[in-house]
Amino acid sequence: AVISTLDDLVDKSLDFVVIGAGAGGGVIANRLTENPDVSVLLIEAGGSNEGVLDVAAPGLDSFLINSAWDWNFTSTPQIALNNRTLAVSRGFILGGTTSINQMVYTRGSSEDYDLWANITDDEGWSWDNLQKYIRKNERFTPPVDHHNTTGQFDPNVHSFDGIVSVSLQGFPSGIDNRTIQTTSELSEEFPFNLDMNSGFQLGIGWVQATIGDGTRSSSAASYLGPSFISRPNLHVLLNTRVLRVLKTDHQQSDFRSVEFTQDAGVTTHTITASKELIIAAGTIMTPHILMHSGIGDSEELKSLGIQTVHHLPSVGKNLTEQPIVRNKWLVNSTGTLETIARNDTLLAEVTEEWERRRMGPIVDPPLSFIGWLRLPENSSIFQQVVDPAAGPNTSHYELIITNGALSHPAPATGNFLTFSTSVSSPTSRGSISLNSSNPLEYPLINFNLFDTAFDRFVVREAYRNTKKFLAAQSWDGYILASPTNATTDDELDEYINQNAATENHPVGTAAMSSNSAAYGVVDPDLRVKGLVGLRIVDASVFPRLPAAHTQVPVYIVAERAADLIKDFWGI
Ligand SMILES: Cc1cc2nc3c(=O)[nH]c(=O)nc-3n(C[C@H](O)[C@H](O)[C@H](O)COP(=O)(O)OP(=O)(O)OC[C@H]3O[C@@H](n4cnc5c(N)ncnc54)[C@H](O)[C@@H]3O)c2cc1C
Repeated sequence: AVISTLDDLVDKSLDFVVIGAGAGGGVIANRLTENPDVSVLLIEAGGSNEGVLDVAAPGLDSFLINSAWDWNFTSTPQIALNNRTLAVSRGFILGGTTSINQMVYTRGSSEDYDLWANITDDEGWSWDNLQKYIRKNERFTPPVDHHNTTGQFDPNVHSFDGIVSVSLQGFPSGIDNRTIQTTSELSEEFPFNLDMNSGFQLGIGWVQATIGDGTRSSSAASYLGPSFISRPNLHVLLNTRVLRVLKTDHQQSDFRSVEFTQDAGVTTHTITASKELIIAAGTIMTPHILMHSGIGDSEELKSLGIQTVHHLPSVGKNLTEQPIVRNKWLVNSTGTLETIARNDTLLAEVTEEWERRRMGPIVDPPLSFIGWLRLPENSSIFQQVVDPAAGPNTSHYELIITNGALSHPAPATGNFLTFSTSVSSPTSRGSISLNSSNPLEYPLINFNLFDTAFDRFVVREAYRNTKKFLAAQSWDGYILASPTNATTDDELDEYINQNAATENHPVGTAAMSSNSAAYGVVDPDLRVKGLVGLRIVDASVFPRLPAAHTQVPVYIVAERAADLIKDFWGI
């Protein structure tokens, strides 16, 4: 149940304390409390998701960016992008970033997970061995308009009895036919893929999204839904910021205590788990909490006046993100989302339709199709670098095809096809570091985007390929103007420098590695290396970024982590 303060807890002896109620934390809190004898305290910095319209209605998702439900971080100036700083969104609400994300359901390629198994020396992380966790997570449901979905997904690779609802588009978008036609017209270069979640991701296919009954299925709505959050052995403390994890009494390496505040640091409180502390604060805040606790690179900590308790130099390193350019093509149509975005009456009407019947254009996020594609094998870049994709069936770049945008502020004029291009297997690495010894201050987030020639090459080629895609006959008469006149590498680079952003998929800052590796933050069982009682379960543990949107990989990791914890404690 939700509690307001620790005083609400009659029995303060807790088996587990989980920090952060996002994708990872929601799964752990749910699975551990399946056993009524196990008690869990879940601490979340943000507030409740109950009754927040923009969270629940999938098509209103872009209104959540920079809202009260967003941590609203900002990156450091990105050298390769004319020193621009970038907005960094993360969910500040029950459900974490799954309550504010775009809901796209992608697992990545089978090779992504087989690479994890390889890196960690643990076959448990391989695609085949993770299937049972994929199935525990997913509950495929029919789209709200009940259209015939034959040929839009492969039921054989989906689960119909998991927890998070997943569905296909429930309201047709004006570009569906043109997109599908292009995949047959240009089938060599842009093949149709019936189901990008089968393990073989390459090609273009229909978007699957974490939606049920036209409503967002976040970790708050699913794993922490009413029947679970009301469990007497699950205690959820909202609006509570964790500052540090602490050594438990005299035990040198035993970290099972947590320090938190509910009044911006005016008063602090401490609670100790009898079994484990699980940090699930996400890629940005997990290393932040570790470093403020004295767990990190001793030289870096010393320079900030933080006493090192455990020297672990990989904390905060290996930050990996997918850079994206949202290319807007002016189109000859009024049937795009901009028409709704700039007309308050129309927006009120579609919102009312959603509230009354769960129908209409906002039952879906704005994306209709996604493509996962590779550079040709003879690309000149491969003379300089080894192919960084997890394998020959894993993409280098992603295309996201959207029938305009329902955003604030809406463009004053014009209707658009947003055809985003992003690097799905990026090779640049950045870091999370501290600005000061005050745990209430935000960390420094340096993605180091486009540090490598490979990432830049990919995003240029991806843009050039969108032009080929839109030159297909199916788009005749539809496109009025391109987002840029740039054609040469230099011109494209300037366009990229002015327009690239992050895809909001940062991972890897507390990466897992094999037991014998000299680098890494957690072992293959997600325990912090060299410590007792402390585990990490969120996107920060990814050793490599899968060619995917990241919520499903976190769910998969967390489902396995729950079993690892249960096995370890025999519960
Ligand atoms: C705008 C946007 C769109 C996205 N779209 C998609 C998409 O379409 N598909 C997809 O797969 N992925 C998407 N993602 C990414 C995906 O949602 C994340 O990868 C995923 O939610 C990460 O899970 P996590 O458990 O690591 O962290 P989170 O879900 O972020 O959870 C971390 C939780 O910890 C809490 N927390 C942090 N610090 C503290 C602290 N000190 N004390 C207490 N609590 C704390 C946070 O408030 C948060 O609730 C998107 C992300 C964004 C921002």
